[in-house]
Amino acid sequence: MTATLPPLLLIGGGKMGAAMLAGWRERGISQVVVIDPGPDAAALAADNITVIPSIAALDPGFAPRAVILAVKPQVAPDVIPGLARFAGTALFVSIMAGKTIAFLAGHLGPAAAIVRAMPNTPAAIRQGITVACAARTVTPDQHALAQTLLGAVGAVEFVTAESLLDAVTAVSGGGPAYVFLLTELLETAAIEQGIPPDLARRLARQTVIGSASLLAAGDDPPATLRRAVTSPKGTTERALAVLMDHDAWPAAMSRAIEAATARSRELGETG
Ligand SMILES: NC(=O)C1=CN([C@@H]2O[C@H](COP(=O)(O)OP(=O)(O)OC[C@H]3O[C@@H](n4cnc5c(N)ncnc54)[C@H](O)[C@@H]3O)[C@@H](O)[C@H]2O)C=CC1
Ligand SMILES: O=C(O)[C@@H]1CCC=N1
Repeated sequence: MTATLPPLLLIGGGKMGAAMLAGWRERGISQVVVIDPGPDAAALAADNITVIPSIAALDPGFAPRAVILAVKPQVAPDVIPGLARFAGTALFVSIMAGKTIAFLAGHLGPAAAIVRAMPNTPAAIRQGITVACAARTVTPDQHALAQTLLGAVGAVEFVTAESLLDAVTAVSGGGPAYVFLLTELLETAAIEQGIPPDLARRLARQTVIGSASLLAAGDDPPATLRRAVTSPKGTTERALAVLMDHDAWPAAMSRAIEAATARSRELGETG
C-alpha cells in the first residue's frame, strides 16, 4: 500500500492506541514507532511498525511528524517531559481525558503544536466520533494531519472552545459504556421476567445492535424512531412512563454526564 501518513510516534498502544494504529494502517503508514512497556504491546509490531518499551530505546535519528499521546492521564507527567525535544518539529495529538492544552504546553513549551482530542471506542471498527481542539500554534498543514490521523477511525469535529472537551468526554468519550450498561440491564430484566439466560442475552444484544443500525440507516431523529415503537395504550408506553419519569432516566443521565464532566476537569487539575 502507498504510504499516505508521515512517520509517527505513538505513546501508549493500549485499547485506543491500538485502535488508531489499525485505522492508520488502512491509510498506509510509512513508519510508526510505538512506545509501550506493557506485556501485550509487542503484538502491535508489523511491517513499518516498531514497538519499544521506553523513549530511551528510540533511535535518535527518528523524526516523527506527529506524536500521539494515548496513555492514561495519570501517566502523562512521567512521559511528556521526555518528548519535549520533538516540540519544534512535530504535531502533538493528545487523546488523554482531562489533560488540557495548557498542561501539555507546560511540559512541551509554549510553541508546541498541540491538538487535544477525545475519541471513543467504536474507533476500533472505524465507527468512532472524535471532538478535537487545536492550539493557536498548530499550522494549517498540522491541522490537516490531525484531521487525517483522527479521521482514520471515524468522524471528526473540531471546536474552538477547549472547555467543551470535558463535556464531550462525558457524552461521547464515555457514551459507549452507557449503551453497554443499557444492554446489560435489559438482559437482567429479561431474565427476571423468566426468559432463559441465553435467549435474554441474544434479545438484549440484537435489540441494541438493530436499534443502532436503524438510527444509522436513515435521518429520522431518535425520538421519531422511539415513537414508532410506542403504540398508544400499548406496552412500550407503560415502560416509557417509568423510564421517562423526570426522576428516572432524564435525571439520572443529567447527573451522570455532570459527574463525568466534573471528573474530566479534575483529571486536568490533578490526575
Ligand atoms: N477507553 C476509552 O474509551 C477512551 C480512552 N481515552 C483516553 O485514551 C487514553 C488511553 O486509554 P486506553 O487506551 O483506554 O488505556 P489502556 O490502558 O488500554 O492503554 C494505555 C497504554 O499505555 C501503556 N503505558 C503505560 N505506561 C506507559 C508509559 N510510561 N509509556 C508508554 N506507554 C505506557 C499501557 O501499557 C497501555 O498499553 C487515556 O488517556 C484515556 O483517557 C479517550 C477516549 C476513549
Ligand atoms: O473513562 C475515561 O476516563 C475515559 C475517557 C472517556 C472514556 N474513557
